[in-house]
Amino acid sequence: MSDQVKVAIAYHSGYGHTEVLAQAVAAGVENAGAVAITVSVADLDAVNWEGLADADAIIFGSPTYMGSVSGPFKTFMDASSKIWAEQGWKDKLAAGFTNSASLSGDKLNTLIQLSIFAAQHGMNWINLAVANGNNSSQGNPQSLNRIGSYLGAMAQSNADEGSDVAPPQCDRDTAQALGARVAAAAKRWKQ
Ligand SMILES: Cc1cc2nc3c(=O)[nH]c(=O)nc-3n(C[C@H](O)[C@H](O)[C@H](O)COP(=O)(O)O)c2cc1C
Repeated sequence: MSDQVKVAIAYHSGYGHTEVLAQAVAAGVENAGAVAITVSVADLDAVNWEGLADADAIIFGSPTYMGSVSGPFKTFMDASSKIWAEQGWKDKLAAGFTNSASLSGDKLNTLIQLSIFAAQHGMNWINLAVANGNNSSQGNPQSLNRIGSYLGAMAQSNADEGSDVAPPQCDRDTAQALGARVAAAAKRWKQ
């Protein structure tokens, strides 16, 4: 087995906003000295299942659609039941991120879904652990973790803006922090 720590990012993005976050998570992983493998789950036939099997950690990312993970991401979750049956992802680390148009938009439900999904697979959930810099009169809406999420990384993309500008930089930086945290945890976990 290679000593190199590998972190996969399994994501769906209908219109590109969540994909930008997946790339930010990957940058965080790489900055922390691990190998990032981004895996789009939009087309089940094209999913890099070997890359997921080989990873020390998998970070799941989905836009929030109708208050939950997107349809294609749920299709991926259901397809992973074959792996679940053999507990193929057991003892890997897991984490999650989501993005939606509203500040809340019921994104917490998506992260809860992702964490339960990871638990069903016997994975160990890593939280965000970035202090909320936007919860007082001294706060800053451009701060890291401006939405104040602890379970995973949340981002907000204005519905009338493309992925070139939305989500804003602070949300991309928050996603990057999640990638770095998971990579660091995976290094410790692998020892
Ligand atoms: C079918 C559908 C359902 C949506 N439901 C929600 C929702 O429940 N809450 C919310 O805040 N935004 C919702 N949105 C907005 C998306 O979450 C938002 O546009 C997001 O940036 C899309 O990410 P993507 O470009 O990666 O697909 C919805 C969008 C679509 C297309």
